[in-house]
Amino acid sequence: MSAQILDGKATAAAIKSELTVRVEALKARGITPGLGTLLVGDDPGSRWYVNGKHRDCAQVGIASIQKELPDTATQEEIEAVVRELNEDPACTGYIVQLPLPKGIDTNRVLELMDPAKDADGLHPMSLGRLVLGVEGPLPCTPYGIIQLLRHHGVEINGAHVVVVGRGITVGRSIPLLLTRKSENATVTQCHTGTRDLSAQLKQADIIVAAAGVPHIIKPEDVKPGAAVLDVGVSRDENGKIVGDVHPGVAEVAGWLSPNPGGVGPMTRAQLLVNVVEAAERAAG
Ligand SMILES: Nc1nc2c(c(=O)[nH]1)N[C@@H](CN(C=O)c1ccc(C(=O)N[C@@H](CCC(=O)O)C(=O)O)cc1)CN2
Repeated sequence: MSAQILDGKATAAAIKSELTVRVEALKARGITPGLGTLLVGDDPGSRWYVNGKHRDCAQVGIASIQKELPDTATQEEIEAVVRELNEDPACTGYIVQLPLPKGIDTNRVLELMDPAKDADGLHPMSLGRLVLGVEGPLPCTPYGIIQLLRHHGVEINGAHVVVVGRGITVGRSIPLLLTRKSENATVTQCHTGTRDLSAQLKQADIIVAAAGVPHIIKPEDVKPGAAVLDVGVSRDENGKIVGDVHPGVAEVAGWLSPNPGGVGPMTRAQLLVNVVEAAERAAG
């Protein structure tokens, strides 16, 4: 294996250790940041992610508020819990774990959230702020990826980044972050309608693979030395994670994020950053 590892676990640990100091400073002012989560249904993956978020909170001193509804919950029942979290002074930031069950209007739920408590950076107001270049919470996985690249010294400025996927949590928003002046990358966004994905990938200095299609990124499509971020999470018949990146890419890439252990821990670390920043903003 020639690629160097983009170590999400170690980078997230460093971010969490810095956050502990900021949480202590808030507590010294009488403010305890609190993360709320709303989990609807009993998808084991979603439950694992939500539990992980609360374990992280305990590590850095953030309080936890856990709300759950069965997968039979109606739109109105979900919206009622969102209103509760909006009103709860102990909850300084919260997330609605996605995906929501079929038949639920996700956009309506997200729009109902108090934008000042949006810990995911997925509220329309937060995404609008990102488009306008106004400060606000940043989407967790996209910003986690940027932090991971920065931490390892991978040059983003001037890089050609090919993003594969256009989902709400990653693909749709990461080009907005990467093309800011502070990152200064050139981005090509690919998706299921892209005619020749292989030709696009071959041009990339950095590949963000967020298609959710196992091994869609093949070694022969990667420019030698490129940085490859494996965001996709599919499961094999034994429940083991299968990423979007073929294992053979490790022989060609210059940098590779493991999966698990790469982008996932960074998503969780960025969520904590957003909760602490929301508490800091609320405290003035
Ligand atoms: N409201 C949101 N919902 C979802 C988001 C999101 O950012 N906000 N993203 C994904 C799931 N996700 C966060 O919720 C998430 C995914 C993966 C990980 C993680 O730490 N993964 C571990 C491996 C976990 C395993 O073994 O299954 C890793 O990569 O090392 C954390 C959070 C969809 N929903």
